Amino acid sequence: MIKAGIIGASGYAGSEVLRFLLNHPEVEVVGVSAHSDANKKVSELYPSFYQICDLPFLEDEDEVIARADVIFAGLPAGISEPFAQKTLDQNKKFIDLGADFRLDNPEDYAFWYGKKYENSALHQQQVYGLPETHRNEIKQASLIGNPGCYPTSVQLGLYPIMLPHLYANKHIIVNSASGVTGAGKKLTEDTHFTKTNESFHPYKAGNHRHTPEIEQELTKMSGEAIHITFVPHLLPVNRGIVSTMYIDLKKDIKLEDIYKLYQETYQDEQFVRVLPLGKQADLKFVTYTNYCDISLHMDERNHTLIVVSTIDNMVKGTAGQAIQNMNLMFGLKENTGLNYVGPSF
Ligand SMILES: NC(=O)C1=CN([C@@H]2O[C@H](COP(=O)(O)OP(=O)(O)OC[C@H]3O[C@@H](n4cnc5c(N)ncnc54)[C@H](OP(=O)(O)O)[C@@H]3O)[C@@H](O)[C@H]2O)C=CC1
Ligand SMILES: CC(=O)N[C@@H](CCC(=O)OP(=O)(O)O)C(=O)O
Repeated sequence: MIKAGIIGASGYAGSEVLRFLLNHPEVEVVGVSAHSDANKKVSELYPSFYQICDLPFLEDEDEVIARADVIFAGLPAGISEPFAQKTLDQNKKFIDLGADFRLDNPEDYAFWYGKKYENSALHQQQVYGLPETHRNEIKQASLIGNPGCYPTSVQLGLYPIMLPHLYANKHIIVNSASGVTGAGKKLTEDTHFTKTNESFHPYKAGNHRHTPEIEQELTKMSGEAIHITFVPHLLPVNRGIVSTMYIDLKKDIKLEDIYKLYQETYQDEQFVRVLPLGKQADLKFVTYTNYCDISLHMDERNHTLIVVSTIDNMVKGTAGQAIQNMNLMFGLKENTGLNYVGPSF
C-alpha cells in the first residue's frame, strides 16, 4: 500500500483528496494536517466522513511528512516550498495542489503571486501535472505542480487545435465560469450566499493569475507564443467549470475534420470525452467525476471555431487530477480510484 499524507487537509482541495483516497484500493491515508482545526477529527469537521474516517488533524506538517510516501499539499499559494523540500529530502513525492510549482518563469510567479521563489534549485525539479500533455515526465517526477482548475479546462479544450497551421492568429479568447468551491472554504463577501445566489458576474477580467499558466502551456503545445484574453465568471453552483473558447481559423476547415482531429488526439484518454457533433458540453454530467467533456461548434461566417470544455473544478480541476498524477508516479493504472460516473439528471 502507498502511504499518503495530506497537509492543508481541512480545506476544500485537501478534503476532496481525502474523499477520493479513502476509496483508492492501493492507498492508506496515514496522516492529515490543519491549523485552525488541529486535534479535531476529520469526521467532526466534515460529517460526510462520520464512521468512515476518524483521523485527527495534526498541527505539525512534519509529522505527516515523516509518516507518508507521498504528500498532497492543499495550502494557500506561497508557502509550499519548505514542505516540498522536506519531503524530497526524505526521498518521498510531493504533489502541490496550489500554484507554487506550475510556472517555469520566476518573474511570472513574482508578478502574478506577489512573492519570489526562495528555493530556485527546487523549481528545477518541478513537473507540470497535466497527464494528457506531460505523462512521461510525470512518471519520472518527485515534485508535481498540479494545474489550476481553469487552466485544466482550457488546455484540454485547446490541445488538439494547437497546431500552428490551423491558426489565423495567436490570440484566443476564453470565457470561463466556475462554481463557488473554486474560491476555497474561507468566507468572503464575494462568495456570500446573498451575493452569489441568483447572480452571475465576471471577475478579474483580463488580469486573472491563471493567465500566465495557460499561456505558458499553450505556447509549449503550439511552439509559438500564444496570448489569451481570459475572463472568469462566478457561477452560483457548488462545483464545475464551463470554459468557452473562440479560435479564428486560418482557412476553411470543416468542423467534421476538426472533430476527427480531436477524436484521434484523445482516443486513448479515458478522462477526456469528445462529444458527438451537435451535442453541447454540460457541467452537470462531469460533476463529482474526473472527466472533461468537450463539444465543438463552428461559426461558419467568421471561420471561428468554438470549443466548450467542462470539468468539476474539485476533481479533474484539483483532487482527481492529483490522484491521476500519483498513480502515474507510482506505476499504477492511471484510472485507479477514479472510475466514478456523474449524475444522470
Ligand atoms: N478549490 C479549488 O477549486 C482549487 C484550489 N486549488 C488550490 O489548492 C490550494 C488549497 O485551496 P482550497 O482547498 O480551496 O483552500 P482552503 O482555504 O479551502 O484550504 C486551505 C487549507 O490550508 C490550510 N492553511 C492555511 N494557511 C496555512 C498555513 N499558513 N500553514 C499551513 N496550513 C495552512 C488551511 O487550514 P487552517 O486554516 O486550519 O490552517 C486549509 O486546510 C490553494 O493553493 C488553491 O489555490 C487548486 C485548484 C482548484
Ligand atoms: C471561483 C474562484 O474564485 N476560483 C479561483 C480559482 C481557484 C484555483 O484553482 O486557484 P489556484 O491557481 O490558486 O489553484 C480563483 O479565481 O482564484
